Amino acid sequence: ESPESSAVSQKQPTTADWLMSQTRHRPQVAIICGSGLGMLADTLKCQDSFAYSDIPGFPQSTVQGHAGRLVFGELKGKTCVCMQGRFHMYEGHSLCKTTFPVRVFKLLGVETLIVTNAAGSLADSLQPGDIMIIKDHVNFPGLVGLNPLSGPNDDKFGPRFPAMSGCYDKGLRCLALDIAKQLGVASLMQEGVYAMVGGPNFETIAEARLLHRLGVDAVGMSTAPEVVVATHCGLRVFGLSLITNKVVKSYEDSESVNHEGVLEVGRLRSHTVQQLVTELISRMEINNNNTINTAV
Ligand SMILES: O=P(O)(O)O[C@@H]1C[C@H](O)[C@@H](CO)O1
Ligand code: HPA
Repeated sequence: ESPESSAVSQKQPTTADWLMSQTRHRPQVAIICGSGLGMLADTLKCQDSFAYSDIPGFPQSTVQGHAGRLVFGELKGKTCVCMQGRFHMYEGHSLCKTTFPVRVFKLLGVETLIVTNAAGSLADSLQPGDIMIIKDHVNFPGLVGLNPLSGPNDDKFGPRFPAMSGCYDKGLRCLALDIAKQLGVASLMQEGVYAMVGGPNFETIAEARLLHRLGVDAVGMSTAPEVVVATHCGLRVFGLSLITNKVVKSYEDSESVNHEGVLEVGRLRSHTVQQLVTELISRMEINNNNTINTAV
């Protein structure tokens, strides 16, 4: 992956420069929308939007429920950029491509990254429609060396061996729980551990039982690589999993999960997720000193 990661990282400044020449927005917050959660972009005011296919260097979305648009705009006094559609490893993208936008966001001056995803629940306390605040993750591809930071380290972005403890900001997690109470949706929300698996197939029953025993609360096919790259370059991260299904853990259970059902729960909960993210952005503090010098 090294030659490719170098080629990909050379494109990021070009992409960032192109975007800055096309929009006057200078985002402080970036949002990555999970499956069925693209409506988060609709809340942005004074929008400038770009199809991924029109942005130099940008990968393309191939998954239903991921529109493939980058939307800039204002939300409650903060400038935001929103990815309507993310990139997954199972689409055939290398990990440095799936995380390409995160470094572009850093180059645009973004300070805080909000990641959202659709996930299946393993914890008995999490039901479809619930919203899990991600407290920590298990990056299964990362544990076996499939890591977007593999290859030569780009010291401009961060250190060779970045710490990942505390990668989901505690202050933002507390703020989100507070907001949930205010909005009257606290009963839908709890913190938990997200695990990324490679996909695209959903889990076997034996895999589901294994994940449950390991202490995983929700499982999905994204997010962890984005968070690794964001933490490496010093972005503050907040993550939400919308629980779209229970992962089947019993051989007696005849139900099975499908992507349509995942998207449907996204549609049903879109308003609540939107309210939470809007309030969080409104109430978060921004430092505004997050630019890095890429002129070597
Ligand atoms: O982009 P996310 O992680 O929300 O997408 C989840 C995982 C798969 O891509 C898909 C399965 O329905 O939804
Ligand atoms: N497993 C993996 N990814 C998912 C699931 C699941 O059950 N639901 C939504 N994304």
